[in-house]
Amino acid sequence: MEFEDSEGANSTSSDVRRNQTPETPTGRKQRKRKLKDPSITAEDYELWKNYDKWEAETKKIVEAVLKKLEDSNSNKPNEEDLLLTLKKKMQQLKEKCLQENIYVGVFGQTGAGKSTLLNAVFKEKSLLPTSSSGACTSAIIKVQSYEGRKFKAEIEFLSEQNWNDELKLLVELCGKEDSDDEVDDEDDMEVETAKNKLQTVYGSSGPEKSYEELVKMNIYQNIPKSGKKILREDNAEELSRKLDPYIRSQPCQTSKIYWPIVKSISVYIPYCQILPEGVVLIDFPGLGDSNKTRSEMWKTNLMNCSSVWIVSAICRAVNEKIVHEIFGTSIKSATNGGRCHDVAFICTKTDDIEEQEYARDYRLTNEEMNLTDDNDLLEYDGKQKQSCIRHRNKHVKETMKKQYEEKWTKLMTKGSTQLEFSKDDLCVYTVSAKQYWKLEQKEPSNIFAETEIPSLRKHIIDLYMKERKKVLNIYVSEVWGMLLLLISLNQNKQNEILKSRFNTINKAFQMSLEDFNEHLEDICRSLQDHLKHGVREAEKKSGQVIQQHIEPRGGRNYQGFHKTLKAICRNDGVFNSAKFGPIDINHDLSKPLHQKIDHFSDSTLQFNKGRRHSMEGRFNSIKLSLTNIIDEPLPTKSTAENAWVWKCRKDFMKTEINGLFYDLKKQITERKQHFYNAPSLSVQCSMKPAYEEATRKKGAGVLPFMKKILKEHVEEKHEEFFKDARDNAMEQFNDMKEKLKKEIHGRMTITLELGFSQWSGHNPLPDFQKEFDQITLIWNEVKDLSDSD
Ligand SMILES: Nc1nc2c(ncn2[C@@H]2O[C@H](COP(=O)(O)OP(=O)(O)OP(=O)(O)O)[C@@H](O)[C@H]2O)c(=O)[nH]1
Repeated sequence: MEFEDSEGANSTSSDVRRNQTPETPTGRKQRKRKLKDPSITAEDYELWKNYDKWEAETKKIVEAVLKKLEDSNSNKPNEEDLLLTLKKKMQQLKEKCLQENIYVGVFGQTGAGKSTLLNAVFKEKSLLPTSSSGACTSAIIKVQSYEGRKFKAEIEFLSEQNWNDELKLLVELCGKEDSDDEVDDEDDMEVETAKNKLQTVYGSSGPEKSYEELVKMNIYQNIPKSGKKILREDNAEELSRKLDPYIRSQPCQTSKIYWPIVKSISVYIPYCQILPEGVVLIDFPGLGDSNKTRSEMWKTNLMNCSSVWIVSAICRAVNEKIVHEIFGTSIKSATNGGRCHDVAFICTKTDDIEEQEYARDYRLTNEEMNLTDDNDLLEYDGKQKQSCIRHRNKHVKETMKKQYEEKWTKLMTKGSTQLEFSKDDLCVYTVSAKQYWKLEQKEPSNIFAETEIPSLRKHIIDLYMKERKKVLNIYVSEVWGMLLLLISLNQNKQNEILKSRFNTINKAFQMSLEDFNEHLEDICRSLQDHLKHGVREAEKKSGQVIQQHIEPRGGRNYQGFHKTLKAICRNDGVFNSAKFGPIDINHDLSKPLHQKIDHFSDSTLQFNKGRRHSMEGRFNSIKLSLTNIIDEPLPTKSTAENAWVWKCRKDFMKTEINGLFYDLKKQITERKQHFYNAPSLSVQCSMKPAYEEATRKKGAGVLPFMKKILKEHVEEKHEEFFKDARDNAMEQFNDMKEKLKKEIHGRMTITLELGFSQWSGHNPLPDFQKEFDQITLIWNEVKDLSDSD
């Protein structure tokens, strides 16, 4: 196998933020967006343009203010310190990233139509390779628009070490040495997948070679040193053709194929008139994968998804097991520190229908199908098909909505889970990519009635607009608050209000801090209690859990099981099996701890419900008590000028407090993941010696040996390793707690310092009136939008 030269040595990661897209040279005027998609309403489009405009103008104001501050000097120590703090604040505002990527995860069984769907959503018929022949997407593919000129793909390869680790597993799966049973490898999906990978990378004789022989073939000699390859093409078809060997697992392809050693692929669409830059759709492979890195990527990428799309062909959607499984996983991700806020069920291939059969099954009369004897035969057939499609779309939509709403309610009433999204955030869409492309050319105005591809775009746009509005509101308010402070600084000499209010507000600030710290300590103790119970339960259940994993699945005598177990051990307890789906011994052993963390988190770390004891409730009450103190009426004797200065300071402090709590929420969401993952990572670490020992076992009768090793390890060590798991989770939580304390203390201290600062006036401060007037105009517009919600 040979590889083409790479030009990726200096390439940026696929997760690059929009502000830093490599093909957007700094200083170059950004191309104007020309959105032509009718699924975006004129109001949305207008709003979107305004968001861009307000964001750019606010950043410009920040830069101008920073420049003025940098040009100012003072040799008086108190002025110098204040100037430094002001510059630091403005610098932070300048650097603040306002458009973090929004990820939409697209899941579904192989062949469900995910790639075809993404092509239709992006209105690029031939972008992602699709297949009718059973070949499937093997790596995670991220698709997004960007401001470059060409269609681009960044292909990231697995590291050589990572591939060699997987290679050992693949060789073992194909090997004969452990085959003391009569299993026919042809029937074993695990072995089939392994053989396919080895043949793809090392040729047809690959599966017969030893690990050492395969390593000697040194396939990495031709892989770019950067581990990345970039493709750039003028059109989507050409890019797709070149991408194909990196994406698809197609057993009898003749050209060079690279997919087994590809870690992930990012595809960039230029001049995209459909979706905004920064919205990333992720096509998750539909098949199991034995590669550890790719499995981990699967998990982390899912955690980052704001929206999850579960795709299945309409004829199977209602009963498909995988749809239920992915729904369960998305909910788990949403609660376990993930960001998922809505789930959409997408039923594809709605055009694929046997209309006569369908009409018979559902006893549809001609009247119901709007058919008359006058219709000629052709029109009759077409109308019948269309009526049946519409009938099925409606029926499946209603059934699925009901089914998943019930599932959702069950989860809620069981009290085991509190979700960040509500029942209304579960949507069902019925789509036909085939129909979409047909109508797109001939009758674009009919697209809306026949397929919900445009509604899916609207779904994304809504998500995007909601996020931008939130971020922009906080940002503009913070800049406005800073300018209020700056224009009031020159006029506060001898301001008796500042002097008199400082003590009261400082006291309130300090009390809030103490309250919050106490609350954090309380919830820390509560987590400790929860985990204590979790450890006890985990200890009790550990024997049963390991037994379930080491016995052939479902009690059936599955003869090839020793290979699956070997694969699980070689992957440290985690294996995405082609036959059984995802297996995670570590998570299952530590499940009681995870459940306790869930329970704890439901009552303390949720943000969508302002219950008094939740984090949101706490934040709201601190904000309210501080705002009330800040807003307390002034003594009547204050001069108009002093009252004006005080009003500026009050608004400054309030915007700062708002911004602080917004950032804290974001930080908690990000850090939550670490302590959520801690128990299973810790158990994995404790189980590692057993996995390694089991992996080393070879030869006849290997299965009983492996089982014995795993079972005995759990029996002997379970007390120790669940306590370690508890300690690790606590350590992660304490780390989050200390960082939160530090952040809230640091930022509130600066807010107070600035809110009551005095410019002694030895040197003049620059005039910021122009910038203040500019930001006030923007703030009024942004504020109006939020107020109208
Ligand atoms: N009739 C019809 N066929 C479709 C539609 N969408 C997809 N298909 C076909 O379904 C097959 C599989 O589609 P893909 O998009 O490759 O499926 P996938 O889910 O990406 O599959 P993996 O790559 O294996 O994960 C292809 O033959 C598509 O042409 C549709 O709306 N109507």
